Amino acid sequence: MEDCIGHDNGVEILVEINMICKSGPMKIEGKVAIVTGGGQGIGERFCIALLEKGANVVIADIKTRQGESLSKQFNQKYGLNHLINYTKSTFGNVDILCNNAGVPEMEQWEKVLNINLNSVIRGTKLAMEAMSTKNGGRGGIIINTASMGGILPMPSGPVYCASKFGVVGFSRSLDTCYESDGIRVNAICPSFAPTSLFEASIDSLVNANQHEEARKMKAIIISIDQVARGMIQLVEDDTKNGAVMRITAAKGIDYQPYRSSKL
Ligand SMILES: NC(=O)C1=CN([C@@H]2O[C@H](COP(=O)(O)OP(=O)(O)OC[C@H]3O[C@@H](n4cnc5c(N)ncnc54)[C@H](O)[C@@H]3O)[C@@H](O)[C@H]2O)C=CC1
Ligand SMILES: CCCCC/C=C\C=C\C(=O)C/C=C\C/C=C\CCCC(=O)O
Repeated sequence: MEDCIGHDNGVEILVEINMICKSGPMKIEGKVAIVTGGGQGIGERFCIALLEKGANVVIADIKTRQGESLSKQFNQKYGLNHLINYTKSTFGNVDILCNNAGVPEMEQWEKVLNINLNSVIRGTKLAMEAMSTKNGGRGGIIINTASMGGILPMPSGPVYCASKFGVVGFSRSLDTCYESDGIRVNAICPSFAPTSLFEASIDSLVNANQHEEARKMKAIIISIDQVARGMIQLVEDDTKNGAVMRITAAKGIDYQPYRSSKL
């Protein structure tokens, strides 16, 4: 089954929704989670962390073969009895949405904004309709993967940085939805983590002779496990609605201080 979470210059980016996995008991047990960009990297680790807590996880990724192969592995490991394709009706039951899919800085800068920001907004709006207690839903949590580049400037990736500042501002602005709709919204801001996206960016810096920049990035690397731990912390802790979580080599998991957003 295909659905669309992004547009690239008017061309729809079709996302194959690969599977639903089921696993054993815990606090998040039985909840339905959707992880965009769940086919590899941080998203894959999010899926594993949620499965280990007993959630049912839908992987939404444009790399469908990756998603299918992962779903097979997960099904073996976590004891899935059956495979259920994602449908709009499944979305009706969603409890946790991780808007995580993203791309690095590239020449087609509109694509960066479309995937990194517009798709987060679109996904959030769709999930909110389905989750809202106002519409008879049971509430939920939306975690938007931003970046430390959503808090600090990134001279080597200005459009990427703008997209992530957008995700942070958008997520923070929805902190009133908990009271009105029963939906918590958070942004999670990892520093550099060893994934394909990161490696590709290091390669382009090296190719552009920006060795010093590449060296600095590699020196402050965090693990994708840390990012997944942060995500689980946000899902389980209902006192952190609206907060912007940082994950850095220097301080581990903490929160970005902001003055109150209330007028
Ligand atoms: N790796 C890093 O250093 C950091 C990454 N991030 C963010 O974390 C998120 C995940 O990135 P990584 O795991 O590092 O990258 P990755 O490249 O390893 O994984 C990204 C996944 O998103 C998927 N994807 C891309 N466009 C899509 C679309 N239109 N629809 C559905 N899926 C799509 C890709 O197929 C891929 O499986 C991104 O939003 C990224 O900006 C944030 C901070 C640091
Ligand atoms: C060259 C542009 C690369 C863009 C994509 C590659 C990797 C993405 C990583 C991020 O999302 C950015 C993470 C951090 C950048 C911002 C500040 C770095 C300092 C953070 C710290 O104190 O650890």
